[in-house]
Amino acid sequence: MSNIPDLAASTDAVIEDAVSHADPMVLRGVLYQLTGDDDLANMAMARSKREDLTISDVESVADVDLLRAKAITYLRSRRDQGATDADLGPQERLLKSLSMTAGYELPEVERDLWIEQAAFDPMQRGVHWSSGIAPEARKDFLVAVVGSGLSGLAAAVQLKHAGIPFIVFEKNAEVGGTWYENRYPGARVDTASRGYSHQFGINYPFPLAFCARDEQLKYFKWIADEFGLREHTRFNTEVKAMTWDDAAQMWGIRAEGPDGAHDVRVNAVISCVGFLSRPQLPTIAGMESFEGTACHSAQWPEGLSVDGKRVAVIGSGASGYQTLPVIAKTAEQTYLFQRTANWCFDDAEYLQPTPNQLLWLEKNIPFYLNFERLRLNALRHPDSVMSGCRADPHYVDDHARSAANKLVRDNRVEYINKQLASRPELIDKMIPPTPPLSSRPIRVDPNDNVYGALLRDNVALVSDPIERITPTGVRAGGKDYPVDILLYATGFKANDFLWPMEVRGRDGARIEDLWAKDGPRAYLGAMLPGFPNLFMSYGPHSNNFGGFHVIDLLELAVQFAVRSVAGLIEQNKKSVEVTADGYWKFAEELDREERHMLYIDKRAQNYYQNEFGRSAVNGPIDIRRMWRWMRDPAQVRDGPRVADAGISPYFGADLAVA
Ligand SMILES: Cc1cc2nc3c(=O)[nH]c(=O)nc-3n(C[C@H](O)[C@H](O)[C@H](O)COP(=O)(O)OP(=O)(O)OC[C@H]3O[C@@H](n4cnc5c(N)ncnc54)[C@H](O)[C@@H]3O)c2cc1C
Repeated sequence: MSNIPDLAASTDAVIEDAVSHADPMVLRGVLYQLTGDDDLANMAMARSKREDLTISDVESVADVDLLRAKAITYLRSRRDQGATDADLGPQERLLKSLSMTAGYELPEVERDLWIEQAAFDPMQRGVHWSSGIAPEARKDFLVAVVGSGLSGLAAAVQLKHAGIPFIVFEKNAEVGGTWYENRYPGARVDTASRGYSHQFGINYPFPLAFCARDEQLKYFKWIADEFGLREHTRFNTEVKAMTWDDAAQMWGIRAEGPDGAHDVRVNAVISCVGFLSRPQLPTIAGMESFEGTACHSAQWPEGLSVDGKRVAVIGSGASGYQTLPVIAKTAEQTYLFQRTANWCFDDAEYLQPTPNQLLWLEKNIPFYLNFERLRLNALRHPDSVMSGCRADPHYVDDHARSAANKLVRDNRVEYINKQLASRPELIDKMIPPTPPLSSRPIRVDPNDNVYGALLRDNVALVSDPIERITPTGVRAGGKDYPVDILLYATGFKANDFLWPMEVRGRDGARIEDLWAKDGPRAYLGAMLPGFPNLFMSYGPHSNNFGGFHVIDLLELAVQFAVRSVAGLIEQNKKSVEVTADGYWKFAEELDREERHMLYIDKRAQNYYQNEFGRSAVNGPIDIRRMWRWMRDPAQVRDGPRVADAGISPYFGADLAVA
């Protein structure tokens, strides 16, 4: 960021060049908010349909030019007046300005939600103590955070901000979770990095649109340093067991670190252990006999090079497809062992660096980052994304589950046909048997992707079932494939929430028993009956569909946990717990919504479905409802009241407080 000049030091040419890179919709909303210029509001817009959402866009080149000219005038004048701190402008204008960036009218009833999403106050998801709470009241309430990935960092920041004492236990040597562990070649986020950052990290200058692993990990390290979290963290220390002591109303934590056992008693626990952090290895005969290097994608040995090596990639999910093109570039030979093909979606920005001009806009146009963030969220509006992920019960087709789903499929099949035109024998093997969007969509670069890799002379697709691993490679379809490196890109134990920790609640209650009926569930993805003061972030039902990015839901879960703890402190209470009734009411709501979701398609083979044919990981409830409930757990049914951010109404009918 240091090489990006301040506005005060920028020439007209620098300003003009930067503005030419601005997203017109972002520019339109932010300029309107800053200036109130009605020309911006009155522009003619082109309208298009995305599922159930009609979205408008700046229509003509002339309008884009007008927008840019106005931005340049504004910026020059701001520079010439000394570029002092800018005021956000009238609050009453905000919903209209944000709507102008979204491309559709954001309803008044959702005003707080969308303003919150734009993160004007990056610490708004923290605790806002009511007056009269002395700092001493907080100091006796100790919270344990388990894990320091994206969720654990969020919990630590919010607890620190609230002045509540906490300890973070982290089994790894560094923060970052997923992004610390996954260092396989080509590992990269498939959510735009600017949408995959915390609200309090909004100012971080991401150097790529979709950061590769190293760059995304730098962001997490930056959070740990910027907010002073390392001194609260016990690294290389794994929590093995947690036991609730009802008499003391406390959790006893047993952890193991390099210095031996840690036995700690805390008032509450925020579990941030993720569900994509425990590798799932396949069971294939002969695995132990392999004499080369074998690893899971999340355990890629530091420094392992594929240069000139023969590599087997086993698995064709997101990690397998992501790594193949990168490995193929320097390996002597690569084999992709694929049981089921997956749907890929090309995105021109996927491998692109952030242009300096965009970094300049983010640095120098006041609140540009906020409107940019809002735009990223708004483009994922539930009326468009969720509708696209729902099946139409009346639609009949062998391959798709709704008319919209069919369009997506046709479009993707055409893309695969084009990509593999020179090798038609690969096309059928690369067209997935499942409807698109019934499993995790894989984002790819339009040109540098799994299909392009399969066209290389040194890459072969093997779709015969694997018979066994031999000391020298893989045997499939009666043929031996000799390799030096075996990469198991076979996913995670996604359905084993909290595993392998031993968690015992009130009267020795076992989570395994609670979940025996049909797999893991959690009230709002965060709480379990019989397990007081235990909160989860990235718990069951945390993969949401549209409206928010996953990180937004995780920040909400953390907000729910930290505000609940603050509620206990404020009310001088010891414990809070969801009632069994509340837990099952929420479960019913989940089941009701899930019936329509594409991911329940019987053909889908992915971690979305558990052995009971439902999903423990996905959240089918519209994120706007989840937002209301998680902000105000007192209101578990979809009531008319949008709660304010006050602290008092936390404990309602579904939550028992003692
Ligand atoms: C390869 C890959 C790519 C992904 N890409 C995206 C993406 O682009 N967009 C997106 O939204 N999501 C993506 N995800 C999902 C991703 O897991 C979440 O977005 C997010 O990282 C979850 O953060 P978390 O902190 O909740 O969990 P994690 O990142 O999994 O962190 C959990 C932390 O808890 C620690 N821990 C676990 N158990 C214990 C214990 N018993 N004691 C102490 N510490 C413990 C772990 O060491 C780890 O540091 C991806 C996942 C994977 C695996």
